[in-house]
Amino acid sequence: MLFDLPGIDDLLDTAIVVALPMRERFRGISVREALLVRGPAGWGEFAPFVEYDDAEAAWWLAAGLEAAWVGPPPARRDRVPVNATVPAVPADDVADIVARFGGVRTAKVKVAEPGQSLDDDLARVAAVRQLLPHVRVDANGRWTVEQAVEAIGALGALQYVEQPCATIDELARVRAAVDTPIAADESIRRADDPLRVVRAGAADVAVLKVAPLGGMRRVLRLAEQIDLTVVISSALDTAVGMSAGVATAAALPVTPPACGLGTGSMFTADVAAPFVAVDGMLTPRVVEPDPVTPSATADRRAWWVERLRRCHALLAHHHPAGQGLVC
Ligand SMILES: O=C(O)CCC(=O)c1ccccc1C(=O)O
Ligand SMILES: [Mg+2]
Repeated sequence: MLFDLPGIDDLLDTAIVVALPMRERFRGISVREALLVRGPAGWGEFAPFVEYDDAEAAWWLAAGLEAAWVGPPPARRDRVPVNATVPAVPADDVADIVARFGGVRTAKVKVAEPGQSLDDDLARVAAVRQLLPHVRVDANGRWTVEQAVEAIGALGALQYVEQPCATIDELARVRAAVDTPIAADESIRRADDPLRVVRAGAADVAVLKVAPLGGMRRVLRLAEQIDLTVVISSALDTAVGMSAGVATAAALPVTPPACGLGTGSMFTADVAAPFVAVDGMLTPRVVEPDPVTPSATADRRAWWVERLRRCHALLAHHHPAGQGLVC
């Protein structure tokens, strides 16, 4: 470890649990909960999605502790480009959503939403194209190879398709069948070995997320080990977690393409002034939660504290995320 694992009582001394309402449902949730802790280097976020098990959630805790106990790596630039994130909304709602993202020129559009059709995706993407020059889509692994090839053919020019199918083998087959670049997200952040998809030659772009991958320095290390284009993206982070994502994008050796770090615009309230792009760019900064941040209910707080205890115990006992933030 870069620092000694703090005791659980040190974490509980400063822990706050927040609940941020969302403007639109996104990946099935309408309220984003997070536990925040303060350490000697500032605030850190622990906000694994509620359905994740403890072994996966422990990586997110390592990332939050790195932020609070070590702080950000040295910056190489003071602005990072971001994309608008367009949820699986009706095409008529696209203009209002894109307008919230502060002068961006790139959008990432969610597609393949359960219960929707390819026509819904085509209409949504067409509406985005009328507004912005660069479009990428994210299927979150929900297409079969055949569906992906058909959809990619129908969608027209895209910067890339993020996680068209669930498995590495399927990504490789889609990549062989189309000219559109393929980006890997879940195949990196939810894999035992985040680089397997890269070694398999199954992707052109690596989407790297600080919290699920165990921290800023581990993401920078992964980025060093691959020669794909790297995009840093949020995990629907509060402004505290976003600060770590923006710092990581600012510390990469080369300026990344538009990053998925604009999702602060998707909350109706954040823990501090949200990261909102100006001319499509975000500036790294330190974030302290405001005292007025919307708190979670007492029973949700108790749930998060128990989860924190369990993940802390994992980090203390042989979990790979605890063996070093740069493992
Ligand atoms: O990349 C972006 O534009 C925003 C982040 C995003 O889409 C996301 C946020 C939370 C969980 C999953 C995802 C995803 O990329 O699938
Ligand atoms: Mg994704």
